Amino acid sequence: MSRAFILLLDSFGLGATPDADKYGDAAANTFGSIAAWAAREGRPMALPNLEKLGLAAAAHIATGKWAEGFNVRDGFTGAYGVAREQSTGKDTQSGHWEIAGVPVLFDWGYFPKTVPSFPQELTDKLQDLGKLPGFLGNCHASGTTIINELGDEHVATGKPILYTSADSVLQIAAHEEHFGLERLYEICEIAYELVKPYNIGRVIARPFTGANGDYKRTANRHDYAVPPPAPTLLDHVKDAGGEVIALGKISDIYAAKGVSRVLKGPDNMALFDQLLKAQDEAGDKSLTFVNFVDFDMLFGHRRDVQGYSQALHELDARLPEFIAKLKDGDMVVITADHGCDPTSPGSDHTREHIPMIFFGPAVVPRQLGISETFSDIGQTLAHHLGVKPLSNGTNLL
Ligand SMILES: O=P(O)(O)O[C@H]1O[C@H](CO)[C@@H](O)[C@H]1O
Ligand SMILES: [Mn+2]
Ligand SMILES: [Mn+2]
Repeated sequence: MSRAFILLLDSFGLGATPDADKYGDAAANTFGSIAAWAAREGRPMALPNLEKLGLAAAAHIATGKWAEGFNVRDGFTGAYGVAREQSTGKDTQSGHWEIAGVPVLFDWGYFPKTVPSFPQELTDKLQDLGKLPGFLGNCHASGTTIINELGDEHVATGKPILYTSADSVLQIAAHEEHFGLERLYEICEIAYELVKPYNIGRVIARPFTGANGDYKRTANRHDYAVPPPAPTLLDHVKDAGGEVIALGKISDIYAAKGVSRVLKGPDNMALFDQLLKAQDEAGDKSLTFVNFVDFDMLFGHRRDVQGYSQALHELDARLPEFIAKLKDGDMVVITADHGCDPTSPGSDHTREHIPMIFFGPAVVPRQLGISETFSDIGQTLAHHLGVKPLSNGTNLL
């Protein structure tokens, strides 16, 4: 029996790649910056389980430096390395698809950092088809900031808040009760069709609630993502008769392609519980794929260093539960999709190496070095599962 598990820590980069300067990210290092911050605070990080698997050693491959507070130099139990991205984007879809064997070799469309950010032809059509009184925002923004800036006006006028980021996204925020959740979803479905000529990766519904300048997003976010342009590891596993268990936002990211079953959870720890459940249920040739989104959504984009650090400690503390239940023939990889250094300026992702830490009963510990594509991860798992090889990437084990 062979099974594969991908534990993806959304935005957990291990240091800038050689091309990071093109993205304004030459100094970015999500892991290293958090570790340095913690050491300065007098409370060095301690991630003993990740460290033993080879996390800090992988980061050392990427940067030539040891993250502060990490002192283990040998005796690692994982096969560890880092990977650089072949896709030009530093967004979630590019990262995930490339891991699964499909790098994004075309250019996504992006909306410019101007106000208005969206082409008038697009907003005119959306206003018409959605029977809307107009829009607020129409700019680059942090989602949690803009709802508090424009929430009162949105409630008073019924105009949805349109915004974007350095990613290929059009996001629409609206009040769940005043505007209505179903209406927001309908507007997003219309927008999903309208952005097609602009090559945009995702339209995201961002419902929120609250009153009088104090607004909070709800869990009813919904992503309308374009599907990957070619079959991914998920399709290869499913086509070979294996179950693909998608946890958290994985199914949305692959537009449900190649997904057999979806398990959701409101936060990282609930997703960890779901991972343990999937671990009990997954059968031969299965792929269990979890995205721990809090790192990115709650801490990376919000530039919350302490929150990011704490979330890493929480995940590390739970890893032994998962490791204790591994069976012969299980292969696990801990990885990420891009960086989001909480000490970088702005609120966007950062172009970084991602961790590639394989472990499990069948994995012989060793140093893997630097991969030139994230697809080496998917190809290694495809090989392990005995499913059709991916068209991109090299088997590492
Ligand atoms: O600031 P918020 O709304 O969280 O937006 C973030 O979430 C989007 C999708 O993950 C990214 O493109 C980034 O802009
Ligand atoms: Mn991401
Ligand atoms: Mn993000």
